[in-house]
Amino acid sequence: MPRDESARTLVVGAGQAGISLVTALRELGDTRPVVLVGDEPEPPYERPPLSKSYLRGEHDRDSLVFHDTAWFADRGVELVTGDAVVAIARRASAGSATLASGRTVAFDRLALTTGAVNRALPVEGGDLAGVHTVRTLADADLLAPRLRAARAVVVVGGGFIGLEIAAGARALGAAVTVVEATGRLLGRSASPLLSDAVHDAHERRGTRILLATNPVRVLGDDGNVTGVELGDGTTVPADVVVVGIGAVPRTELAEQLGLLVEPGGIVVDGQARTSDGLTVAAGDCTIGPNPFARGLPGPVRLESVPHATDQARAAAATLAGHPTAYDRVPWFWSDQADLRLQMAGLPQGADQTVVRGDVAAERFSLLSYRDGLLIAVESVGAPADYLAVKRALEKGMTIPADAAADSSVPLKRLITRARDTDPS
Ligand SMILES: NC(=O)c1ccc[n+]([C@@H]2O[C@H](COP(=O)([O-])OP(=O)(O)OC[C@H]3O[C@@H](n4cnc5c(N)ncnc54)[C@H](O)[C@@H]3O)[C@@H](O)[C@H]2O)c1
Repeated sequence: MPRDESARTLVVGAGQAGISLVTALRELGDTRPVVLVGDEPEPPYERPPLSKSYLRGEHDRDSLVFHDTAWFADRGVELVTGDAVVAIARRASAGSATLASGRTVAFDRLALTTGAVNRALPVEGGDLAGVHTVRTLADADLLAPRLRAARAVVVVGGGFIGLEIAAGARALGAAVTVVEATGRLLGRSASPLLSDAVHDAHERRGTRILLATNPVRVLGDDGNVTGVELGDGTTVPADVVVVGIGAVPRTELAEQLGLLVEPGGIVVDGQARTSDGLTVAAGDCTIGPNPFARGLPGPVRLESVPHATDQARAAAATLAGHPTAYDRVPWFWSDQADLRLQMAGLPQGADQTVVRGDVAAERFSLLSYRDGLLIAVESVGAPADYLAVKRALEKGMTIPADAAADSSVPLKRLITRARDTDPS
């Protein structure tokens, strides 16, 4: 290993993308020293349970942590926790970062895996005790005991965070109201048919859903939340308010480095390279090309664990000197109490949707097509359908729309070459 302190790889951000990138570097045989800096006090840990089972007390903290300290030491990785890179500059392979603690880290290779921060509710009372958001373990530790004791919960935002927490709070016995600003749930990521099905499923479990409205004020008494006031003047009582209104990519360091940044994130290419051609970036902080985003103009921002992991692998390969294209099929999952959503591909831009299975029975799949070709699946309680479509997309294959609705035939038997059905 080089002794030169500056011949180090600096990875800024110790979330899913950061730990995946470091792991991939070592799997690729890259042995150069790495410094991995995270601003949270914990070593890298799994975030998905935080809005699900962790809130119900089904995990202890330690079980979420990916690796113990020996794992890092054995791999020549210095893990710095509870500290943040606050200033950074690089000129070709000579770079230097200053941490909040005052320490300086010299580096020759740099990866930004800085993630995103949750948006705060921009209204009066948004900072009262009892108003929560969930992104970090510390956030979940604050919310979990309050949620278990809550009688009435208002969830602001009908996205993934909001619906996962709403389902959990409902299962714990609270009266739950979801307040969503737009006309449908999961509007950023799901097809309208899935939005409707998820809406009905939550209502069947006793959750109240208010669409096309948003809080104008959070009400409190003696510093504690008592409810929210909506745009139409009505109030919804609550002893806990959970805010899940989206996340903003952390791009400050990329901006300091003069890298190309758009409102959606740090702009990367298909090999996770930023605009300087040297620095790589991966995960929630990035926006980039995706071959499966057929119906979306321009680069896309994907916010999911599979994306962070796969893009981080591409970033590691680029750093290690043998770039490979990041061209994995996007996939997602969301557990909303006993409802399991699985999605592969991106349904935006679909011009046809095939419904397969029984929507009311919560066992169905929605297959999205564009110009006659399969582009995505959204499944509820139908894992075999989800897997079949994911495999088809991975292989560049399709499933004919006219045959897909017949749920007596397994989808995997219908996979065919795209050109066999291409209308052109
Ligand atoms: N299963 C998963 O993949 C999963 C689970 C949890 C969180 N996450 C990620 O965590 C991040 C945050 O999740 P999220 O659910 O907050 O984001 P999101 O963007 O998925 O959903 C936010 C929702 O809030 C609504 N909204 C915005 N402002 C509002 C307002 N003032 N009042 C009411 N509604 C408002 C939006 O219309 C949108 O429906 C995202 O990156 C998300 O992808 C992913």
